[in-house]
Amino acid sequence: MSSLLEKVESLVIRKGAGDEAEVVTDVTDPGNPATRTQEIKKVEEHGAAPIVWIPFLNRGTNFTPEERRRKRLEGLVPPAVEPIELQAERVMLQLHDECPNSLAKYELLAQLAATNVSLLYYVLIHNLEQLAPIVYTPTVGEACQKFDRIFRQSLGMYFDCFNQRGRFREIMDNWFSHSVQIIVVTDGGRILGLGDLGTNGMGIPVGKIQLYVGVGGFHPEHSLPAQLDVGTCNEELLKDKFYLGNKKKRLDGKEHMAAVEEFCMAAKNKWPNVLIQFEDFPTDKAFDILDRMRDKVLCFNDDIQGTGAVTTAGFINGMKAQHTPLKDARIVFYGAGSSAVGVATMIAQLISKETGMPFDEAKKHIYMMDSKGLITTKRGDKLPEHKKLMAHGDDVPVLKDLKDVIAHVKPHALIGLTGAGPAFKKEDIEEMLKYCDKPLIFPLSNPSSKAEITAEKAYEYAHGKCVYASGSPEEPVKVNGKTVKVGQCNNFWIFPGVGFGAVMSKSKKVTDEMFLAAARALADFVTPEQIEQGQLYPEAKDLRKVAATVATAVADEAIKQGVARIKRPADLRGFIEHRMWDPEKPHLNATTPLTTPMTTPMATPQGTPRHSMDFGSDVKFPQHKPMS
Ligand SMILES: NC(=O)C1=CN([C@@H]2O[C@H](COP(=O)(O)OP(=O)(O)OC[C@H]3O[C@@H](n4cnc5c(N)ncnc54)[C@H](O)[C@@H]3O)[C@@H](O)[C@H]2O)C=CC1
Ligand SMILES: CC(=O)C(=O)O
Ligand SMILES: [Mg+2]
Repeated sequence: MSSLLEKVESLVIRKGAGDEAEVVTDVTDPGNPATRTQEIKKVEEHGAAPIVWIPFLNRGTNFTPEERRRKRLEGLVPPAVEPIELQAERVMLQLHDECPNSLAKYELLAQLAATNVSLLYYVLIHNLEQLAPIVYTPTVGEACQKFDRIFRQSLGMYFDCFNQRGRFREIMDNWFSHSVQIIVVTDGGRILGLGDLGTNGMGIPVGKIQLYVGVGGFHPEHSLPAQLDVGTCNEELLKDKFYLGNKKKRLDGKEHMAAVEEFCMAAKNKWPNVLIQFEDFPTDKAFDILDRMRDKVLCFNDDIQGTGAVTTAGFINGMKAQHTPLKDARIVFYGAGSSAVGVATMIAQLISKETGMPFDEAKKHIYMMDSKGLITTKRGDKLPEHKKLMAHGDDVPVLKDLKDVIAHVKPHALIGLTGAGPAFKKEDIEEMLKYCDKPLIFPLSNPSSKAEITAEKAYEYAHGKCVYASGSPEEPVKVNGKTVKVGQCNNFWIFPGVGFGAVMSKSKKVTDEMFLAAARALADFVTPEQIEQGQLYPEAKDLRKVAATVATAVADEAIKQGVARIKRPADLRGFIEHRMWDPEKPHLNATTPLTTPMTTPMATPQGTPRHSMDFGSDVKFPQHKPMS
């Protein structure tokens, strides 16, 4: 089956043959609309244009002379015929020599996304370590803050929840692709640690989709960044004349949920096998949305579940580096929002599974703090549902200060997910060292300005004796005279592979077990020698390889659990890799139909899952009352 774009391409080629072109009046009068040719009128009506103006088809100077003749591109591109390597070299040269800062690099890559998609991904895939920090955190954070100022070309879809409710399905028909497999959607309510950025949040779905393609292997044509415009309570944006969304206060409660639900059901109706990733929804909505939608559409929440898996992987390796048995591990969370609760839940699941202790016992190893201090049911305030799950009771005193909490808990790991900026002080790290030789210190808030500590300070305060990773990338640091690469604990290790594995296995849902399989696969990617040296995560240059590994593990788990709708291929890894889109072969791989025949769900999973889990219904993510 050829892709829609291939069909468009052939349509454009036929039109390009000139048989329908007819000059209707005096072409020397450009001001007269009637001077336009019938063909251009058709282009305006139907959206077809010379393929050098269609970013998903354009290859610029890479078109061969034969293609230029056949596609009637002669005269539309410069005479030079260039291999994609040379085109990429030009982009990289411009990035290095002409872009004064990271935001300028972001803008250059955004321009490429709007003009030559294959080249964008060629450049990205071949320079992942260098460019992930541009299209993604930390630069994407700055880009979102200034999104309405730097805006040129829309790279996704907007759904206006004030003026278009009831019409989302119809509006989806305006998207060019009939076969969207992955959507990243936000309402802009909590963009990284930068708060409510309204429709400026669109930079996040765009960045995540670029990793879904460049890392995960989805075809660009199968991928859609989406923004729900539910308004904003950001006063600066409400006053900003360039702001691109409705200048209205955010929708809340039932109205908000109804808009999200309409979006999800419309997407499922339009693209029945699509996977929806919820991204950067505010915590007071994130859990409810996941609860409500997870059985209705194929979906997951990246901040809760993706972050859960990536941090669990680092935790597994961190405890190995310390030689701390999981049954003894104690963890302090600084922050108790969607991401922290997602991580805490998954780590408790892991401890429960690995040690055999009940989940309710395992969760006692976890101590969570919010802006009011250590979370207990006895603290005297009304806890929201998501904080109740991990709250301690009478077993802990009322403590407000991080150092006091560390002194009480004597933790092996300190995980920061507040979005509040520098908060881990020298005295906190020194306190940790009293109880643990090599404490795990994870300041995971993004972007870099919101991290709880830097690598330089953490290693300095710990005298080089800690295992460390941060949410955003950091430059290497000197530790006891040696240069050490800084690990990155970011859900970008997880979501591309989880999404690809789930979609390629035609999974009916994305289960908690699939996320745990992803976490283990990521942890196993790091060698025991690397772990011993304190390296808990792979290097960003290996993102694509890791995604293939994670996708394979996720598909494997889906097949074992009986939620996949493919038969197990003889070579599952090969099956996954073969489907990963490659910009050097733009029309191959993921666009080709799956060769493994569809089956009805298997009655019994094949074999016993390596990490089979039955946590029981009491240990799922916090349940909320359904909307009445
Ligand atoms: N590294 C990664 O892969 C990921 C990182 N994050 C980052 O995590 C951060 C938080 O995200 P969410 O959990 O969704 O946000 P959230 O707003 O739901 O949660 C923030 C939590 O931190 C607490 N908090 C805020 N200031 C505090 C302070 N000064 N002291 C103690 N507690 C404080 C709040 O009470 C709340 O419990 C963001 O910066 C985000 O970028 C989120 C997802 C993935
Ligand atoms: C990485 C990510 O998803 C966040 O900071 O929200
Ligand atoms: Mg996020």
